[in-house]
Amino acid sequence: MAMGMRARESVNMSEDLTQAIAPYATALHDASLQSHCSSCFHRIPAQSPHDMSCTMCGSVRYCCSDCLISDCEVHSSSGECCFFVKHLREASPSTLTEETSDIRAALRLLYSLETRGLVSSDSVSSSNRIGGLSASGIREVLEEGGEIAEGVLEGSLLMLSARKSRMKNYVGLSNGLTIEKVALWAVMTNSVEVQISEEQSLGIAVYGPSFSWFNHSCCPSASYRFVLVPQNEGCTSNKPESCVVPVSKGAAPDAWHAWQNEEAGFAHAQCKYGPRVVVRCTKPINKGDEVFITYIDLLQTRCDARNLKSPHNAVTDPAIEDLDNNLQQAISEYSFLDDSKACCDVIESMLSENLMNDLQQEELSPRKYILHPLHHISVSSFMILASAYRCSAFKSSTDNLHGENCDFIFRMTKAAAAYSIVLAGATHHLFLSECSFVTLLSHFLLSTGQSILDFAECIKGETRKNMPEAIFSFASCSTNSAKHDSVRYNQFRSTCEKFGKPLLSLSLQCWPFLAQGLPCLEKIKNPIDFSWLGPAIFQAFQLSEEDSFNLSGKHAPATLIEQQKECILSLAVCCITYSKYLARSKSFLFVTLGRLEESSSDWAVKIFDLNNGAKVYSRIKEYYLHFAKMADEYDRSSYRRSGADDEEGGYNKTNTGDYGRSGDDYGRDTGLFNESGNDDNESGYKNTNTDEYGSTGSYNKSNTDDLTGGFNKSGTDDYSGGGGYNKSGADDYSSSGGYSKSGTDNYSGSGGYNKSGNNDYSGSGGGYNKSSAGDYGSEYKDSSTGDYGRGDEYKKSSSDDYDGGYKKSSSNDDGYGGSGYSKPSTGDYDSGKNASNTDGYGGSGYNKSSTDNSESGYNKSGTGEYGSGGGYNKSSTDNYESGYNKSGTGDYGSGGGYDKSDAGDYTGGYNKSSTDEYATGRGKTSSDDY
Ligand SMILES: C[S@@+](CC[C@H](N)C(=O)[O-])C[C@H]1O[C@@H](n2cnc3c(N)ncnc32)[C@H](O)[C@@H]1O
Repeated sequence: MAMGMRARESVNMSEDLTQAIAPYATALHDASLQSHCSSCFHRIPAQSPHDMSCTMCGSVRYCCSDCLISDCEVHSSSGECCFFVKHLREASPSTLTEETSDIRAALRLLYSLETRGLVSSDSVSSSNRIGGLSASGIREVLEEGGEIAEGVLEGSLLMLSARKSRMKNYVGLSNGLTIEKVALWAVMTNSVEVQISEEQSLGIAVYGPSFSWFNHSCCPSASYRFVLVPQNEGCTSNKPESCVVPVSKGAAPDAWHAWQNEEAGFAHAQCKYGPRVVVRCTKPINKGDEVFITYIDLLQTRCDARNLKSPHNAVTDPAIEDLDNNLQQAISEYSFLDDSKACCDVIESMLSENLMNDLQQEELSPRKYILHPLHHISVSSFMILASAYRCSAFKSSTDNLHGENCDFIFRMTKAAAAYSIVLAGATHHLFLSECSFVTLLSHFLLSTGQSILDFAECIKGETRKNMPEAIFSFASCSTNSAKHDSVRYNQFRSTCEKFGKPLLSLSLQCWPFLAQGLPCLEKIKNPIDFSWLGPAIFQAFQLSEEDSFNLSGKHAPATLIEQQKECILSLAVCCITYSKYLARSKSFLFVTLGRLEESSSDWAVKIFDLNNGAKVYSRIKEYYLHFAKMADEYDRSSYRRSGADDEEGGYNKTNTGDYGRSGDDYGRDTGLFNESGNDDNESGYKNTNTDEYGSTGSYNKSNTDDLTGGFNKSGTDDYSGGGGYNKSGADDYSSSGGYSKSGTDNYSGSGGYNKSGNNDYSGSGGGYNKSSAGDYGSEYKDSSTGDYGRGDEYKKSSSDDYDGGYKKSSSNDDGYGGSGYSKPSTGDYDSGKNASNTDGYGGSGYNKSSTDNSESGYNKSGTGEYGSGGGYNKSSTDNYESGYNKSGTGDYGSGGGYDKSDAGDYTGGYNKSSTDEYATGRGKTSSDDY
């Protein structure tokens, strides 16, 4: 029996599908326990007058007495407090370094379910669920043995010992399972990394069915974000009720019981302050369609290897895996040595040997496999290079405050800008065929804009501090997210194409100059339009004659002529405006918008005065106005929701006219529609009086309702009983609007869930397992396609940020604008393969999760020796004011990737975050039944 979620009404892109959902249980990562509140997840200010901690264990802290009061019962009664005391007292030094958030979340989950009467041994044994959450695959994992099984066994014993003193009765299950093992496994397969803003993942959270029943797809139709209460209450979703309803294959009374319990708001009551999650669609979704989120890094799923003998086929090959492993190893070694330039050299030499130059020529070569620039190894190399070059420039500029090293800095910032452009171009290319890449694109565009501005600054040869700058604001680009919640998809796409054109032509003009001297990039003929790779690659744009001329490489301007300076700045403006447009129109409300709105509500772009400032300024401003107008036109043609908006067209609702609830959208999708009460006229669906979405639980409908295309009930369906949406085993949702599979998913064939492409859910651990290349079964192999194998390691949270790389914490301005390849501490690809924050790399650099075993590849030492703040540390004297700024406290420490030594720290290096969700497994096992 498998659960999923589907839309109960048609929705346009960028609408919240759920309310802000409260968690069943949360646990901060070990690394955040001292810096953040264990109840609300807010950072505890350095000298907080309200700071308090648990007097028994001293391991958890709270920001205020409300938080302490609301959390103390679960902390102590779940056994977490006891766990800390025992663990710290009895554990061996090596076990102490293991991340404990999974175990603590499982303790809290069990307590929370037990107090609500949602745990019974019978139901857990028979349904492989606990509290409605899937725990499928646990038996197989334990039978197979190996590291994951060991982790579950050891963790459950620690849980048992922590709970013993408080347990009323011991709950044993059949086949040697215990309730602790099941709870721990449920955490491993259902929890998500909580990432707020640009910070590293703070911890994990397990949500009830209303979130945990969303399945995974590589072409997801929704993403999710986290909101903290109470400070961020204003950011929570205004959605009055959920737009999604569960769908199940097979009856599951206990699952429905859990669903009803959650609907009744018990989770909200119990977890008063924990991080809420809101699911938002990223594409238009039809009524009845299943809604998918992604648990994994989308870049890894798209950017495949190419078989030259058969250009249309993606391949995985041992040679490709070796290359990936070597690359990751180089990254970690050089990160360790704090030598970003050496790291760049090694990666570039490996990459340029293997990067495709020209498909036609390569076809003639004896070599069979080659990386094209969109291969995920290439893409991750670009991310690392963009970031490491920036870091190198930054380091050099701070080490040489008097500008002795101008030439070096010039080359470093130029390379950083060039790699950023190709990264933005690659993501843009992917975005054109799959709009789920929108978040990544927005982030990479922003990073690119920032890198180019760094370079522009360097061209001028002065530090930012002393530079006259012109600031103009994007006032007309309002960032009122509510206004943009509902957008016309086609218009959105067409505006994106409009942005694509100047992006292409400006990049082409700058490209020969920027790529010059960089062998890998010289091979890339066009960093935005990859049609030069051959017909298999989607042709995105029509080139003008001028662009074609540039592309032909017939003229390669070696010197930076005035026109190019202007072009470079215009490109920065284009990237930043485009980024802003994407962020706003998608109302991400997380990483990107947060970053753009960082210091003021009116976001400003700094344009630097070049040789003939006034002229350049006015040209750039022209560009700006052009781009802003483009975005604005789009705004005007979007829907308007209230009388206040009427000056700009759209559909106006008058004071006297009653078009339904004040919050109704007008013109969403069809342009002019009225929505009253609970009717939805958009697709002809009428909600009759007798329809009932939720008083007794899930989806109840009357006999006479016809939900054409949506939830059609068959003769054998039974909506009665527990009030949920129960369907009998015989129902088939596959054809007419029921349980619809996504394009790439294949539920047919042998009856189960068949993976598409190179994704493999069938591995040992119930996680999201990648194909051949990565097998975590017995040892950790970091391969090209990524391995989500055991069900809980490769996690990242929804606001993942690939932008820059070597990254510092959000409060600082390091010139990466808080970007960088951010990902949370347990799943960290910072500079390649990452281990969890228990590995001693501080959550950065080369991190692996606690269960990873790197025996065959890169082995980390016992306690790790990268210090607290991650890999690449900067020295204490660095001053990043002119670019990479560190915070006053100089603390990038806890989770950082490419950190500089002493006080400087780029916290989190190559971090990734919430849109990419490796969500603690969230994988499916071979035993899952679809
Ligand atoms: C967070 S749960 C999602 C809800 C789950 N289907 C259920 O029945 O509760 C994660 C588990 O769902 C399954 N799953 C998620 N996405 C899937 C997909 N696209 N196809 C098949 N199984 C999937 C896997 O078993 C995975 O471990």
